[in-house]
Amino acid sequence: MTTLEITGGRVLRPDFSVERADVLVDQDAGEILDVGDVPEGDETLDAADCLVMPGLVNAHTHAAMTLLRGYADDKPLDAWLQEDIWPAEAELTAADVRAGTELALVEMIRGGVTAFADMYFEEPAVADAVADAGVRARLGHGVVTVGKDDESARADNEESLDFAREYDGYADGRVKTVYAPHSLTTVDDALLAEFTAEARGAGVPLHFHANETAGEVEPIVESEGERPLAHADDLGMLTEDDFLAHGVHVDGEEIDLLAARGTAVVHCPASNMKLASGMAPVQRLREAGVTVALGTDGAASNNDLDVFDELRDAAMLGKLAAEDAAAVPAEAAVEMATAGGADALGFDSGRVEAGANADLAVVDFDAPHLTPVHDHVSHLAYAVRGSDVRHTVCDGRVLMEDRDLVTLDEAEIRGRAADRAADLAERAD
Ligand SMILES: N[C@@H](CCSC[C@H]1O[C@@H](n2cnc3c(=O)[nH]cnc32)[C@H](O)[C@@H]1O)C(=O)O
Ligand SMILES: [Zn+2]
Repeated sequence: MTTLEITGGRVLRPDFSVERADVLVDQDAGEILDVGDVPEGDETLDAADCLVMPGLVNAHTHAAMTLLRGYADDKPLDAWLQEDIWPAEAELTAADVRAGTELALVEMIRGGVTAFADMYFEEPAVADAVADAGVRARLGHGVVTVGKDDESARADNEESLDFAREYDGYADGRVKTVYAPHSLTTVDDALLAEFTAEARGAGVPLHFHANETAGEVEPIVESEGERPLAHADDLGMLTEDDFLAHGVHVDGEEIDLLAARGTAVVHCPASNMKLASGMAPVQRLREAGVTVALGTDGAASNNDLDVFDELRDAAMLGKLAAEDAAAVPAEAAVEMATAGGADALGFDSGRVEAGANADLAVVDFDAPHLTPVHDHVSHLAYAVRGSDVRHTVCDGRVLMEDRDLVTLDEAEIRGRAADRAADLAERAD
């Protein structure tokens, strides 16, 4: 057994207390062995002036959309997708997706993210990027059937399920998969029911967009005579292994339904603000007992993948939505970005405790914007930025040490992504 000792810092515990402690990691098993006064490790990471916390979880993104960062801004969801994003995406190749995903991974590892959920095209290329980078991920091929004939609509669904079956457990088990129908309005109902049933038979969970905009809720209420999540439930789409992105426009009954089914909601506050989609009732969801995670959504609607930014937005927007400054307090925001995300994605991560996955972010508090420290958790919620992360560890392996990436060649990846993005924009023009 090879061990890693993270030494000289403070540790954020699962109960949100902060104590002086070291962390010992079993690098072979990828697990936390001990927290506190631990035996000496084979290797050490210095954590003086730092806080060791669970690695952050970006529970809803389209990683390769980094290539479309700043490509089209200042439009509502429908127009943005149809006029700008989908035409550009029609030109995407597997090599583009690989390049864009690698750029996303550079950004996420720099910001202490150790796990993410992706829904996009060319997912085998995403899985390979994840394998090389060393992070953990829940991946799914996104299905859209609007505008497609029956045969290609079916083929898109099949591709999603085939990918999920084939890649579950990939990258030494760090990759898990989902069936990923884009949303209730962009995938044909009959196919949705059929493939959801097939996914259940194969033990594959679901990840989809739901109740993101008011404009997406109305047509479902009109055609089905019930709210979108009641309809999703009829289609068998809500179980405790599933997670849906957004959940902005949900009513009280839908919140209760989510709580009863155990389906998690991935809140994406920056995307919801930027596309003016609305304010998710995060405080009410949490009070009802729904697992709430956080996602950046794609870099084209955010426009970065900094989960610290996201958790601050979640706290701020949650207060505004509830018209209550006590809503979504600091602890809740940090919890959603760590344990909430890990629970939504089904990873035994998100908590610094013995036996859990050794997925960790070490945050450097030696900075002017983090001085003084009255309360570490307050800083995590309201003052820390992704660039304050000093070391990132996933599955017991050091992915970033002293702000140097270990597994990825940042200069090469940035150059390649910029070239491919320029080329893509030209083709889409
Ligand atoms: N195979 C599908 C691909 C769907 S991937 C998931 C899709 O979600 C899109 N997307 C990104 N952000 C959002 C959002 O906030 N709401 C809805 N869709 C989004 C993204 O651009 C991508 O087209 C196809 O044939 O079109
Ligand atoms: Zn999305």
